[in-house]
Amino acid sequence: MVSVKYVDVFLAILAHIWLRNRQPISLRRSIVPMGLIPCMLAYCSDDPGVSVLNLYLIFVLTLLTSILTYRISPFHPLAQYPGPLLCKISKLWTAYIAYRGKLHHYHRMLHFQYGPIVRVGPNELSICDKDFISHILGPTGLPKGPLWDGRSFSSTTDKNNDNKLISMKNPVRHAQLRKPWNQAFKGTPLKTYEETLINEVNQFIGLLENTYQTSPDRKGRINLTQWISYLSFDFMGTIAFGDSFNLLRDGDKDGIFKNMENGLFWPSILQHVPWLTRIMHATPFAGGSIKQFAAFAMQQAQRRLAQDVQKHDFFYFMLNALESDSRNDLIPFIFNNSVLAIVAGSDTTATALCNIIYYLLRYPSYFKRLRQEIDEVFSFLDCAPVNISQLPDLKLLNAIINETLRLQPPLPNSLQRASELGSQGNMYGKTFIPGGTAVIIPPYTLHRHPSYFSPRPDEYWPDRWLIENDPTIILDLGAFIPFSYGPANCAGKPLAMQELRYITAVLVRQFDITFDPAFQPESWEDALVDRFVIAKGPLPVVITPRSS
Ligand code: HEM
Repeated sequence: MVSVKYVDVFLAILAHIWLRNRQPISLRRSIVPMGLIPCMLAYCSDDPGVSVLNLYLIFVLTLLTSILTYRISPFHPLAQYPGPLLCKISKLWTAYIAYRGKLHHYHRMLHFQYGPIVRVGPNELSICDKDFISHILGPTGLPKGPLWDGRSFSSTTDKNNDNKLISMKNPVRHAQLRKPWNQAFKGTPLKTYEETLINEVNQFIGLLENTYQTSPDRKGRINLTQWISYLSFDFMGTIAFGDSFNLLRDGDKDGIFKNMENGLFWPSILQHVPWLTRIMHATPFAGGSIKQFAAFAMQQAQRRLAQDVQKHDFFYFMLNALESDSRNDLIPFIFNNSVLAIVAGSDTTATALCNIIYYLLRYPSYFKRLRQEIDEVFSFLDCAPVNISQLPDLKLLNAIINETLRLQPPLPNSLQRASELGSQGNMYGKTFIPGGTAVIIPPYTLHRHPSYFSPRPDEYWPDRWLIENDPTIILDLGAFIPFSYGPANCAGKPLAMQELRYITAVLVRQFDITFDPAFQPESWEDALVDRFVIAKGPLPVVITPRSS
């Protein structure tokens, strides 16, 4: 009779084949049933020399050996692609690098070493070649990849998953969910948000002036990171829920902002190993911050629903754009979209704004030139108001924003897509990408690649966007993707650009700003870490109202 140990080994190999073909992330449907196999074998066996522990050890070791051998074997579909051994073996390695917050630097280094296509995970490629951008992210590209399973703030069984734009893999459903977003961020709606933006920025300016007035030495010392984060969070609150979160006024007294930032920490790591996210969801005390943030967002959604439907905020336009048969279940719809608007729209914009100001202070000649450009259009002496609709015409302002988004894209690395598991795969020119492979397009690496941005791709040089007809300058707009590309690109880009232009123009026009003398500017870039959105260190500055 065949020993039960051999049966155990055989079943472990079968379990690997099953896992490989399905890649399940649900605990209930994968780890738990597999965990029962050794138990059942021990129960059925009458061999006294075999214990459950024995069978568990054999099962787990065989399973791991089978997985690892296959991943580094020449039979793996990605075997032809170069990459470090640890990446080929397990995404746990990537999760570890992500934990340190510099995955975008690591991937850039891998592209230097291995070329434009690198195997960065057992089933994942990173492609730093602009010709692939439209193939992967474009209208006929691939659906969203497995990272989104791990970024989710709720369990896979959540019945709302079918309403979530950000993690929607089905392209047809994604297009349906995306439609109201596209309507809510163009033309008349966008114009309507201008008033909200102006009011929020006026409050911000008032607070800065007040800090200056009340400082004993007439030097307004502030941590710009915190204030700009509060400003953009308050603004998104007003846009999404019709009322500001009042962080600028009251500070983060209820810990909302802190909960959102802390809540993104684990998803930014576990997104690389989505099955671990399920363990986190199943653990009662884990993910507390994000659960509190979600509860807060739900409260706000309910409050907004109880209010005047005619209030012209984001929801007014979203609801108007919504097909009538989708209106049955408004709370989940509002909840999903408002959480998304806040998470996707506040920290990204704050990161870009902080970086814009940081570079302007590091390179004061650009600060001076920008102020000149703004003054020429909106006379400071005559107190002419900054007109938002004229800002897209300010060439240097736009060059400064682009150069900042080039060097420090707020989503630096993980634009991920993947074809369905078991699908045929795709041929792009001479490159074959097997079905089920996740593909990352890395903006940070593309934006600093000398084939696309040259000379001095690592240097801050906004003039590269202004100089025309100079054959020595390469500026390849096809490789510039801070807002991604294609049908799942940034839905809020028009609003974000409006915010970046207006807040930068107003700050530069109204205030003299310098780094706090105690601050080491070189430390700023080191402190930027990728936590799905970029987490930032303090940016201590001294501000003085210009008129004084
Ligand atoms: C400087 C500011 C911003 C940057 C750099 C940025 C960047 C991005 C990027 C790169 C993506 C695409 C991710 C992918 O392709 O997988 C994205 C998606 C998205 N962004 Fe933004 N974003 C910004 C601001 C905003 C704002 C203000 C909003 C709106 C309130 C917003 C809403 C969204 C939404 C809803 C998506 C998901 C789109 C979809 O799946 O169809 N973003 N953003």
